[in-house]
Amino acid sequence: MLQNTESAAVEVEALSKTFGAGEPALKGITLKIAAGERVALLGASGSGKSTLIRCICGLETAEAGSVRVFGQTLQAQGRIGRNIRRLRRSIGVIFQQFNLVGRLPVMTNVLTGLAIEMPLWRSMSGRFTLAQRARALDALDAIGLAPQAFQRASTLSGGQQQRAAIARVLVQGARLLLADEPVASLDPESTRRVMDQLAALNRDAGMTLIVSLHHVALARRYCPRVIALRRGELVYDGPSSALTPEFLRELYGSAADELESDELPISISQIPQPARLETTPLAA
Ligand SMILES: Nc1ncnc2c1ncn2[C@@H]1O[C@H](COP(=O)(O)OP(=O)(O)OP(=O)(O)O)[C@@H](O)[C@H]1O
Repeated sequence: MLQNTESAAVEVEALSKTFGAGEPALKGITLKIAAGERVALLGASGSGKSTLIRCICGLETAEAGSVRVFGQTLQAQGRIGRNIRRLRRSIGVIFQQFNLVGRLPVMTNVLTGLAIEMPLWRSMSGRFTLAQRARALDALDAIGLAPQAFQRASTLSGGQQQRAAIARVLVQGARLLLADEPVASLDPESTRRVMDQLAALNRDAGMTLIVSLHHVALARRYCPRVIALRRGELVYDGPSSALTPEFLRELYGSAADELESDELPISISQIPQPARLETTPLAA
């Protein structure tokens, strides 16, 4: 468990968020995640996982509480911190819906991971250096997509698109990766590959990983620690191994079925080790 602020990748303190006049989406969430941890964010639909992730990367402001990333204030009491631009460079985000530009080549999509550290005009005009292109190609190679580098992103399968999104985070050189239901719309084989590659980013490149999932089976298999939400409240923070079906039922009642349904026939031993991934940020 975390001992001091220096080793914290993420510190969330009493974070509350309400959209309009509805029920609060987050109710006083407090948590700490150490650098290098691999954490699953678990919860039924509408429990607040996406809202928490969006608050941690600054896409959403909460009306109360604070978020610190690598010791710096990202937001506090509804205000985004002054260092947000610099902080965002260190945060990679992957969404369920890939967020690639379909008409652009895969390579160009991956290169946009560098846009955050370049002048807008240069990234918009596609003026990437040879070194940057080589780095993007390396990232695509590491995740097995080099042959598709010059295809339009829209021609890739869902799993391939998600892996291209992972390559983009690699090129960005992020230190914290937030993945918001990255496998929710993928078939079991693609789910395995994407989860393996996320795990490799954590294991080999030392990226802190927070991944929101619907399936407790995936959380157990890939993440030593689980943070579980229910209707905006943090109801569990501890080892994933402790999430037995009985305990889940205690936490979630009948909603446990949504999380427990184990329709992902995952056998890690059948899967080749993912390529070693590295994240050296590029000089622009
Ligand atoms: N932009 C928004 N405007 C209004 N309400 C929102 C908005 N985003 C989220 N909510 C509400 O906040 C609550 C939490 O939603 P959130 O998307 O964070 O949950 P989730 O656990 O990620 O759900 P899912 O697994 O279905 O994606 C829900 O009641 C949702 O309707």
